[in-house]
Amino acid sequence: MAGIVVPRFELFIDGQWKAPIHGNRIPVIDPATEQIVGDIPAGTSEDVDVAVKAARAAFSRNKGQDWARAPGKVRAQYLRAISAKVLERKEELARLEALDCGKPVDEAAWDMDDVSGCFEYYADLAEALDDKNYATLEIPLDKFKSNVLKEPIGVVGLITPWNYPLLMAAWKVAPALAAGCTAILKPSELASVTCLKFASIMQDVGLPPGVFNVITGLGPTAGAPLASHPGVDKLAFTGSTSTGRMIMTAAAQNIKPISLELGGKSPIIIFDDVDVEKAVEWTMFGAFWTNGQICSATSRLLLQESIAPSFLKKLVEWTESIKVTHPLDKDCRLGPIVSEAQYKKVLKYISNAQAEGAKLLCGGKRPAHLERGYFVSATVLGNVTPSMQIWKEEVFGPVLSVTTFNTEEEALELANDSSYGLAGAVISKDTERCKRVSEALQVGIVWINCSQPVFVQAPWGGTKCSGFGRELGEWGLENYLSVKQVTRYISDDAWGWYPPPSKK
Ligand SMILES: NC(=O)C1=CN([C@@H]2O[C@H](COP(=O)(O)OP(=O)(O)OC[C@H]3O[C@@H](n4cnc5c(N)ncnc54)[C@H](O)[C@@H]3O)[C@@H](O)[C@H]2O)C=CC1
Ligand SMILES: N=C(N)NCCCC(=O)O
Ligand code: NA
Repeated sequence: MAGIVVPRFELFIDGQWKAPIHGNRIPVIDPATEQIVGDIPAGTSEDVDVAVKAARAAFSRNKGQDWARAPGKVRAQYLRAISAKVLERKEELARLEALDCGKPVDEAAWDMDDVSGCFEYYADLAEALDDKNYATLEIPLDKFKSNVLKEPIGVVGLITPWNYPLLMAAWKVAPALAAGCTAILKPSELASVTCLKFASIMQDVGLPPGVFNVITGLGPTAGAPLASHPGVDKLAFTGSTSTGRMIMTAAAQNIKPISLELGGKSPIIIFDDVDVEKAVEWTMFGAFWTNGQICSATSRLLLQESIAPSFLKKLVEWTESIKVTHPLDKDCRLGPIVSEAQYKKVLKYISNAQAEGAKLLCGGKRPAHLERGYFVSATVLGNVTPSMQIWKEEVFGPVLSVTTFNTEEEALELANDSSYGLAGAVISKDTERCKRVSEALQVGIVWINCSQPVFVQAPWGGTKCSGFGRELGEWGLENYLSVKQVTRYISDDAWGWYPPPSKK
């Protein structure tokens, strides 16, 4: 793509750029053109080991005074500087992100605002930590005093996906650094460029060496050694359920805490009292934003029977008008799938669905005006039944499956009949009904009269096979803090449990 060059980076370890010990690199592919546009270093277990040592040294350097035990106020200054630099480089970061993962550049620019906002938010929380620490507990014996100390958990391993490459990293890095942890980030091999670029921001703001490290590389050869490294005190992961299972298994060997944000197959329930135009647009946004590659995508549409025909007509008409182009083109609203493998997987899901009896209402293939690239037009599949693969499994592409219901009870039963439990949306003018539905959905995130907007203040995470633990908000910070009680005996009296030995 004219005007954008992917910079060449090495691994970022201990505040320096280091070539991977084995010297290998992984190509960066522009999914819109299928061309190689750069490469990233392929780290391995040896590099992970060096990074973990650097992070450990940074954690305890100068008895922790430089970072882990520094006042939250001090760490907040770095976080604010990072936030400002991200904004300053927003355009370049957004363009690199769009090129690398295929999301429309306007969406990538939005992500960069969110990245910046996330660092700003956790800067506030880092400052607030100073006052909250040593909170005194109410205890029933006045001979004792008990306080709660919150300490950084230690060295953390952060493994992230390709759909929001820098944002998913920010959701982990910002609270980890706010807490006083030191971190090793392993971004997805399918989109690592902005995370490497981000490391240069860490250098520019003068972050103490070793506090933040980036090891790029493949899952099995760079991610797995990080997940199983005994020198890592906590793991945070966003990605597929199957990889999440492997990470949990690795963490179990070392008894390390983890947070897992995994896949989803989230429902959007639309009742017959809605304003159809508005409901159709939220339905599209919930399924096609970020090319449909969102863990929380509301990719199962449950439509109340009475409005189904008119709703679907509008939905298909509008969906067919979505602008599909190179993600760096102006006003692009749907870009390519991230990689060839994912592209093939998405097409396979669509053909399987048709073979099982689903009806292709629109999309289903690369649009005619594009000769190459991993593009799949926004796809709507009607006549989907709960036993079909397309209703049960996460596609991770712009594919919406539709079914209908008659009663609220029926809608909830269909919505909750899933192995996943990340998010759900309900659209209706009846506020009481929306409240009932939000309470009945077995998920971690509910949207009422919208789908997908995320606020850094609100907890993010799921139930069932969508994982556990919550990112963002104050919950996001707690992930990286360890809680210690300090209980003091403050009485002058002897304890007096054992009678003193009798003096002969
Ligand atoms: N919940 C979410 O946000 C995401 C869900 N997915 C789902 O996963 C499917 C496959 O995408 P992938 O890129 O293969 O996701 P993945 O779950 O394999 O990749 C996520 C991260 O885990 C790393 N990883 C892979 N194997 C690992 C291992 N054994 N140990 C440690 N780290 C490992 C990867 O390198 C990457 O950094 C998608 O089609 C989608 O259904 C993918 C990305 C994000
Ligand atoms: N930025 C927004 N709105 N959503 C991010 C969703 C992240 C995910 O797929 O895990
Ligand atoms: Na890429």
